[in-house]
This record gives sequence, C-alpha cells and structure tokens, in this order.
Amino acid sequence: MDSLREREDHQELNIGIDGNLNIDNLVDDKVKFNFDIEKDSNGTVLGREEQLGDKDMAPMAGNSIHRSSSRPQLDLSGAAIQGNFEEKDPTILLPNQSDDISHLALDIGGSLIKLVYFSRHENHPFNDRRRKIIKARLGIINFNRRSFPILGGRLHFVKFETSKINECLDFIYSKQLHRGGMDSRSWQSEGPNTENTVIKATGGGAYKFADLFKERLGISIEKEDEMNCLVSGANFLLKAIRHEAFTHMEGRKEFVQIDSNDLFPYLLVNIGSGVSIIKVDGDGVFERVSGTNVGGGTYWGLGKLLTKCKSFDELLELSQRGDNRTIDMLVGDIYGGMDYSKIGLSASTIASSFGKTISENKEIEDYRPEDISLSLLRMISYNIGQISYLNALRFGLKRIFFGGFFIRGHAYTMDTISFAVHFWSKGQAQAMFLRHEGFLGALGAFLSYEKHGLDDLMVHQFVERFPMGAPYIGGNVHGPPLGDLNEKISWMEKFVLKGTEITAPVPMLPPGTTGLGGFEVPSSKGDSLRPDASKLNVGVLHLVPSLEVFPLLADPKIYEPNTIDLSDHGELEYWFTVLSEHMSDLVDKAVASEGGTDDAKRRGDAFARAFSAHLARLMEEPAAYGKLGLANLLELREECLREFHFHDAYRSIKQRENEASLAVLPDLLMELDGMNEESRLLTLIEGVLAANIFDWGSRACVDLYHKGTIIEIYRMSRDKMQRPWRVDDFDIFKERMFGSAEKKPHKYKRALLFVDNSGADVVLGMLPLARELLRRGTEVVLVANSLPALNDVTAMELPEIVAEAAKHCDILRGAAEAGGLLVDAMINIQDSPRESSLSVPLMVVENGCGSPCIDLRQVSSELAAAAKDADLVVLEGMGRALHTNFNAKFKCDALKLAMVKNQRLAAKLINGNIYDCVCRFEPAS
Ligand SMILES: CC(C)(COP(=O)(O)O)[C@@H](O)C(=O)NCCC(=O)O
Ligand SMILES: [Mn+2]
Repeated sequence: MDSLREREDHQELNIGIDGNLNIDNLVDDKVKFNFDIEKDSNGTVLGREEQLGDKDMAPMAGNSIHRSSSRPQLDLSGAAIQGNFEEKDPTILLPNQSDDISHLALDIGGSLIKLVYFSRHENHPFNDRRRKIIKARLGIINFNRRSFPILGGRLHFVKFETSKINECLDFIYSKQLHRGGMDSRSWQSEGPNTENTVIKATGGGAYKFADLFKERLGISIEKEDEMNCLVSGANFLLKAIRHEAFTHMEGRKEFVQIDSNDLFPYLLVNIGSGVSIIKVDGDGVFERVSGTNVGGGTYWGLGKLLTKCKSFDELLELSQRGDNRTIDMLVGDIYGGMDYSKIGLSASTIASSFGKTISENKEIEDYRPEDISLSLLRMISYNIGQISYLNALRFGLKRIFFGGFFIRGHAYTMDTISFAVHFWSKGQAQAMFLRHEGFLGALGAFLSYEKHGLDDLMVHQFVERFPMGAPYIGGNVHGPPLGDLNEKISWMEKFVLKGTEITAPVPMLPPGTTGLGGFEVPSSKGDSLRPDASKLNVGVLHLVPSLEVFPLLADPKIYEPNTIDLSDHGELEYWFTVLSEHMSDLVDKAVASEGGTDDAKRRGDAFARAFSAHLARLMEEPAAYGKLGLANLLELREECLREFHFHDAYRSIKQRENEASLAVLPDLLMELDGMNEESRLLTLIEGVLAANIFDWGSRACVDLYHKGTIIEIYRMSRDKMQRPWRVDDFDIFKERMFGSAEKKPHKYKRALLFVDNSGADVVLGMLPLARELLRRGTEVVLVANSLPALNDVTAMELPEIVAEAAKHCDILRGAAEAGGLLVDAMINIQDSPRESSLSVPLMVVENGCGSPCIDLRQVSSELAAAAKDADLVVLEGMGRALHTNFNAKFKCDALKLAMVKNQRLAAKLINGNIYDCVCRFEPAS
C-alpha cells in the first residue's frame, strides 16, 4: 500500500523533487496531505480501531521498515501535482507526508514526565474558488511569507508521573506520536520501523530512560540541555501567548500583558523536584545564578513520609483543609500572643516552620496530615520566594517568573510565593506565574527541533481552545484531546456518572484578605477549590498562522475586544444563567440539524454536559482559561458544538429566512429607488437596525418569533424605528456622505461591511446598504464568519445569497460580477482580475472566526489584505458592534449599527431598554 512507502532518511527540507520543486515554494494552501483516510482494498474507509488493530499498548520494539530522521521533514516521496498543470499555483499532494512539523518532545523530570506534541489541523471546508478570486482581486501574492510552510495545527500538553513511565509509553504508542504523525491512520498495521527515529527530550530522565524508549518504542532520545529548554520555553510562551503571565495575590489572579520588546532581563524560577534560578537576558542568553535543593520533590517526599499520601495532588489537596498553627512556631507563640512590631513581625508570622513540634510531647500520628501538609507547603513556598527575591535583588531585577510543576495552578502556593516576594521586597519586585508553568522544558525541547518554524509567530497566531477532554487531564484520563468523537462522548457520560458534583455551578468565593504577615487562614483555599482544580489549567494551543491583527485598528496595543468585564461577579453570574437557560433550546436545534437521530441525541447530550462543565469551571475560576470576556463564553459554546460534530445547528433556519427575505427584496429595492438620496440613506440605516432583530441567540427575540412570520416581524420592527435612537449619530454620518454648507461630500473608496445574521438581517438590511455604497462608487467588501455561529451568515453562504439578490438588481449584478461573486464571472476573473467589469466590485471575505463576536487582533489574512485600501468600517449586530468593539477605535471612519436585544445590556451600555438601537459613527482617529 502507498502509505507503506519508505521515508527518505536525512532528507533536508529544501530538497526538491526532480530538482525543480523547492519547498520554499510550498505555501500552506498549496500543500495537501491525504493521510486522513485509509482505505482497504475494496475502497472502504477503515475506522480507527481497524487501522490500529490491537496496538494501543506499546510493544517491545521489533523489526520494521519505516525510517525517519531527527529533523522534522516533509516526506516528498510520491509527490505529485494535483489538477491542472497549467495553473499558476497547483496543489501538490504529498501522499506519504503525515505532518510537516516536529511533533513530539519530552521533559522527563524526577517526578513528572511532560509531553508536548503537535497535531495538524483537520482541513476545514472552505470555498477554494472564492479564496482564489479574492486573492486575485486583492492582489495577494502569498498569504504566508515564510521561507517554508507552517500548517495550522495544535500544540497539546500532557503529563505523567515518572514512576508510571509505562503509561507514558503506552500513550505515545497509542497515538503513534513516535512515528512522525499523531494520526495512526497514515501508517500500516504491520508495524513500521522506528529504528532511526530521534525524539528530542530534556530532563534527567532523557538519560536515565533512553534505553527504555529504545526498547519499548524503538526510538532514540536526543538530549537537549535542560536550562536551555526552560529558557526558550519561557521566552516563547511570554512572547507568543497573550494571557500567559499573571500575578496572584490574596486569591486574585490578574493577567499581565507582556511587551515582547521589553521582556528582558527577568528572573526565571523553575520549581521542579529541585529549584533552578536563572537570569534571562535574551533569547538563548541566560545564566543559572542560583538554585535550591528544597523544592517540589522535598514537599512531596517529606509529605509522603509524614502523611502517607500516595500522590502529590493528594498531598496538595490535604493542605486545603490544614491549619499550620498546630505545627509551626509563630511569633505570637514566642511573644505571648503579641506582635513583634518593632521589627515588623505580626504575631501570626511563622517564626519557625515545624518549630512547635519540638516542645510538644507528641508523635507523628498525633498531628493531622492536613496540618502537616500545609506547614510543609508554606515552609517550602516561603523559602523559594525568599531566595528568589534575594537573587532578584542581587541583579536588580524587578520581574520574577515562576514556573515548574510544583505550583500546579494552586492558588495557595502562588499566594504564598507572591506574599514572600512582596514582603521581602517591600512591594518592589513582582512574582508572576505562567499558565503553562510545568511545560517550559518540554516546550523548549520541542522548539529545539530545527525548522519548527515557530520562532517568529505572533501572539495572535496562537488561540487557546478547550476541546472536551482538555480540561480533564490527569488520573486515568490522559486527555487532550480525547481521540475521537465516540471516545469524547463516552468519556462525558462516564464523567457525569462519576462526578456530577463538579458539573453543578459552584459559587465563587469573594477574595479573602490577610493582614501583615498574614495567611493565618489561607485566603485562596476553602470549599470552593475543587480537588481537580490544579489539573484544569492549560488547553490546547491552536496555531493559526493565517491570523493577523486587523490593520485598521487605531492602536492594537490598547485594543480590548470585550465590552463587558466578566471579572465582575454579578455580570458573570448573569451571562452564565443566560447561556445555561438557552442550552436546551440550542440542543434541540443542534440535534434537529443532524436529523434528530439517536446518535445526534447522544452527541447533543454530551455537548450539553461538556459546555455545562466548562461554565461551572469558569464560574468557579473565571480566569481559568485566560482572561475571560463575554466573547470568549459565546465562542466556547460554538467550539463545544463543533467538538461534538454539530457544524451548523441553525442551517435550516438560516435557509428558511434567506428564502423568505429574498422573496420580498425586489419590492424593498423598488421602494428605496423611489426615494431621494437623503431619505433613502435614513431608510437604509433604519432597515439595517430593524432587520437585526432576527437573532436566534437572544432569548427575547426567540420568544418573539412565535408571534408572527418573518415578514410580519420585520415590518413590526421597521414600524417601531423611531428617531432619535438611543445612540444616534445618523446626522453626522449623513453629513459625511452628502456634505453640508461647510463640508464637502465624501466618497468612500472601499467599505468593509461586517455582516451578522442570515435572512432579513443580511438580505433586507446589509445588502441594500451595500448596494447604496456601490451606487455611489464605493467598493464593498462583505466580511462574514469563516465558520457558522448561531444564525450568522458565513462567507461560504454569502456568494449564493448575493447571486440570488443580483437576479433582481443591476447594481448588485454588475458589482458581484466585478467582484467575482457570480459563478460565470468567476471564470473570467481569473484571466483578467481587474478589468473584467466597469462596475466597482462587491466582494466577500471571511473574517477568520466562528463566533458571534469578533476579536480584531485575530482576523483572516484575506480580511487584513482587504482592509488595506478601506476607509470605512461598518460593524453590524450586537456581537460584533456591542459585546465586542463597542469601544474600539479605528484609523478610518467607523459605523457601528445594532439593535440591543437584551435588557440588561441595554441598561448597562446605553442606559436604555431592550430593542433600542445604536447608530454610532466615529470619524477616523
Ligand atoms: C449572541 C448574540 C450576541 C448575537 O447577537 P447578534 O450579533 O446576532 O446581534 C446575542 O444574541 C446575545 O447576546 N445573546 C445572549 C443574550 C440573550 O439571550 O438575551
Ligand atoms: Mn448574529
């Protein structure tokens, strides 16, 4: 079979096929891999199990024929041009390529093994033809200017206890990570050879277990320097991940925005079994300035001896219920309950860790394990905090980043370290923590593969997501992501049976306060911290190399997409309730969209459980997945739906509404054409606002839809349009368009219209507005979602809607032809991109997201390209113009249009009522 073909050893990335094809020419959208589907001799697609056979356990290495080298390479064997050879950028199939980026790296520490692996994104369906037209139209030569291709993919983070190394080996084997691809389907069941495969690893275990890896998996370990890896991992995270670093004081977590140009120097304290203290001055420029042998291993080791705990997590969990005053000697114990205020020590300050046990005539059994664990934790955390501070002082450093698995996202540990740093530095130095704290070394090892291509990635190109399974790593579930859909569903079912209590929302405790020398009662522990909380910290990092910052943002550095701050507990609770109440309706729609089968019902059920679990988790710790805004919650819902293979829950509703609206469009256009320019503009804006009422994400609107037909509701909404609207800048916009006694009329060159919902919203609202702009000589770019979200129209669906509308309107037809939106015109446009029509073009671009909101730091390359010549941005709808971007400032004129379909938001944002409207016009800033 094809996929049995050997890979070439030592094949460099830039070796060409027959000397002509240089890999530099392969950009992401031109390389196609076909390893997703394996067929048997009858052409039947094999299931995962059939392909894997009984291979989930790693066998002893045997004879095999597959070879690969340590370098991440493209396997060019069997490469062939697909399709038309005459095409300028033909697709090249690499049938034997499994993944073009290095895929697995390890950090094998004394206590834990950390794994980082990369998996390629599944191809998501996109309109290739539309993309080609847009590329030609916008003059995009190359979406990706790298010297070699980076495909989108995911970085996964998994850990195992070193003492259970066999579980780790089984995991690697079951996912076939040692073979150059995470998807076993690309390999034959006969057991390909891994003889020459080399996997990068760091940590002492890279030496200690090298033979075991060879024996069990047939792979060699290439050792990478541990300090080097820690530093490059930390630098990478601090530069590439937006919400990576945070402070943690008195139970309050706050993300710190790190300016990658102002990162160095800093102190990196890695708390593993032991502690390394490293002064970092740049990429690859560092010095290990100190360390201590009292670290995570000490806590665990002593804790194990003293409490009989079986695991680190159990020990940490015990500390949650501990009271260290029964064990530690406090200042007050020495001073008869008084403070030693002369030297600034309160009575509650620990004078001597474990000191109280000297004078008491007790045996170990007489102390509570909980108290012992807490005393130990405080002793070690304070000590590390103090040594770190002294080193920061020694080198004049203000920022200390703490990493390593000792911390485990444990609030109390972080508070204790922060307190120590704050206390000793008198507030001059700041302790910061990293969300991927435990994976610095493994990430560094991953980055040490040559040509991994991740060096110059920007912050916005990594998007953190939480596919199901990711939040529940640990124990027997090694998580992210659970292999296939079935696994995910059954895991959700099992999870709910076992742990229903954690799916229920848990109220968050208000942060406690502590006095000087505080922590008499740990402020961050208590009933609200679930035992598994420490495992729920990092998700899968999605690498989307084609995302860019929207070029028209006035100042991307201060841009904040979210309008509503969910760190306000009242807000979080409200939106949590809204989303929970919407759940059953959404599940019904999702299940119906998949034919209402038993399988769809089971998936619907699993989705509801998964999303509820995420919500519960976020209620408990809003910053668990990074800084939380309403847009993230709404996106999480869409992501969860996709996880359970609901790709378009509102498909039929959208279709129905499109058809009904297209049927009345000709009448509307006729009515508009009978008006003078000024009344027409007003009617058009009114039309956009009125049609925005068709929003299946709003509870109030959905209730309304039971009361009439689409057209009745649209009419009712239009009839209620009374000016002044709650935010009403229409006159300023009108003056900008038509001029006044003092000002000349303005003709926009190119307008970007961020469209929202299907049906009336786009057909009767935004398309007529687009038509008016086209009529006035403005190029129009309709910007729509890349993936479905609620009833939002997508960039895939829009060309068809425009084509339908164009049947009734010459302006739209001419512009759509010029923009390549009409099928016949698409063929012409490839030959002569610019001159095919006299009309200004109407184009469609995708925005790069699949959510009702938009974060303009992460838009598609085609939108970024379209923005180049644009001088007007129109944002439409509640998600795009209110929940997000209400306060966004642009380099060009901006018009924000929305109907507010939620009472609380109306009251909060515009001091108004549900169904009030916003027409905000902001000249270029
Ligand atoms: C999800 C939405 C932002 C979509 O609104 P749109 O952008 O389509 O105008 C909106 O429906 C919403 O905020 N819904 C939740 C609140 C509610 O049910 O009232
Ligand atoms: Mn919408």
